[in-house]
Amino acid sequence: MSIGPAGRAPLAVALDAPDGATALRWAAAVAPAAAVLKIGLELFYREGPAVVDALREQGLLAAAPGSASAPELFLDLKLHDIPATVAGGMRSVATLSPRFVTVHAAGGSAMVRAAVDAAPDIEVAGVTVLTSLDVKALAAIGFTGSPRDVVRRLAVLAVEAGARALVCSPQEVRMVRSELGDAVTLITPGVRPPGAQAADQARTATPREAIASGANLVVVGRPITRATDLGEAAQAIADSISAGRAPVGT
Ligand SMILES: O=c1ccn([C@@H]2O[C@H](COP(=O)(O)O)[C@@H](O)[C@H]2O)c(=O)[nH]1
Repeated sequence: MSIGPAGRAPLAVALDAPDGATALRWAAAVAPAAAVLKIGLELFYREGPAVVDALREQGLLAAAPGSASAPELFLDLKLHDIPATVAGGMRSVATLSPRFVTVHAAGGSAMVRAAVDAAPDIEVAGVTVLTSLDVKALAAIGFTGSPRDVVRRLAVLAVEAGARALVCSPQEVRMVRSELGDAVTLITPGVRPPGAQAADQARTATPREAIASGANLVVVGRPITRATDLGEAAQAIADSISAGRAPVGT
């Protein structure tokens, strides 16, 4: 299934806003350029499901996956707990009809499987290695091997447990694609337009590079939400994604 309204560049804008009013303002600015709106910890912990309802009431979010006249919903909640608790969390958020929900692949096979089984209509996206982690940070938390090696292991684990999507950095997209094929949806944060500050992101690439490497959905937050004109910033990134897309059939 394609992502977002027909013809839209596969751009997910991260609405990492401090409150619902700010999120609605940002969403109104970026919705014409975005295929997906991503709600994460900051906004969901503050506003809960009400913010999803408010976005839908204003026509800024599609009602359900596949009925996309507006951007689709991506709940980036990064569930990571015992399988029964994650299953319960998935059942709770399934009432919001998101297209994607993230779980940490490092929670293990049984946990990812529990998420998938609890909400079969939702595309569970396994977060492999956070894009903020470099080789040193990864070693410090006890993972052996390069980020690339760990991404490979966790990507395989998540997909074997039923995840239909994965989150990795744009630097690993080619490797994951060649390992796991075309069926899996690859979502890449850690994306920065040329010259933009990386901030806390360690494994980055430009929107154009991410999409040319084979990403299906490119996530961008602060380079858009901290711009003076959010709509213009989102549209510029969407245009660069469209320019970087491989021609159909290649
Ligand atoms: O590995 C990951 C997983 C999720 N994210 C999320 O993506 C956005 C990125 O925001 P920027 O402002 O463009 O850095 C943010 O919501 C993260 O929670 C990630 O960056 N890396």
